[in-house]
Amino acid sequence: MTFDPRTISGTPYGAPLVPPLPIRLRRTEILTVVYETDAAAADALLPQPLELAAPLVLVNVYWMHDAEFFGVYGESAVQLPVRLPDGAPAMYSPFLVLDSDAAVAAGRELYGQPKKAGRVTLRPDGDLLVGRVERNGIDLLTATICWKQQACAPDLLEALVPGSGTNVNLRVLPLDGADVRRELVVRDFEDVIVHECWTGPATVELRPNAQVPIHQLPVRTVRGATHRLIDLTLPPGRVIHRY
Ligand SMILES: CC(=O)CC(=O)O
Repeated sequence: MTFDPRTISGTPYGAPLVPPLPIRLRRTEILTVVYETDAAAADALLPQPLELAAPLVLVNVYWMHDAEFFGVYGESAVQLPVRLPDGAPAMYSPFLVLDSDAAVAAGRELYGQPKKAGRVTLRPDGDLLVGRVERNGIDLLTATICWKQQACAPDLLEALVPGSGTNVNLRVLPLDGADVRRELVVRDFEDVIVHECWTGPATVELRPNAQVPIHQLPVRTVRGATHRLIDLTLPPGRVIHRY
């Protein structure tokens, strides 16, 4: 007995990785370090018509304590502050490494996020919170912040880098034959509840890996950092520009 493909919402049949959105991510722990980099290096990673808003990089290391559908896992996202075609602030993510196959597939298929598989941890080591990102046996990113030294306002990150809850990516969808559709897709964090927000002295260290060349964004000066525990909803993306 064959089945009717019109009843299937995800591909391939029998091995769905991508959830129907929205999904809720509860107790998402995030270490974010903001650092200054070379404007020309950041610019070179951006698709037109996005414009670099500031020569800053946001390094986010997440520990997902309870993500619907995906489970419990580590994720990382390197982001650049940009202006969308309508002038609104957002973050473009050239590099994301994580250790959930479903979250890799969902980010790539639904939002066009260039997610790749790797190992990510975020844990305290004594009085320091340490985020580690590893792929191909190389520790390509280590971020740290002193453990809960100073409570901060929930919107500290947004004040430092406007648009930090909005992500924009270039999605390229294969169509018939060699035909493709190219579009910019925006994803907002919705219904955010901030349980804890801390700031303090922080560091970022990068190591070259040709598969995830974050080292192309050299660390000049750390401008700020937060350690947050939040709940958020991941909604469907919206197309804001077609090529
Ligand atoms: C929370 C995530 O899944 C990462 C992101 O979309 O920026």
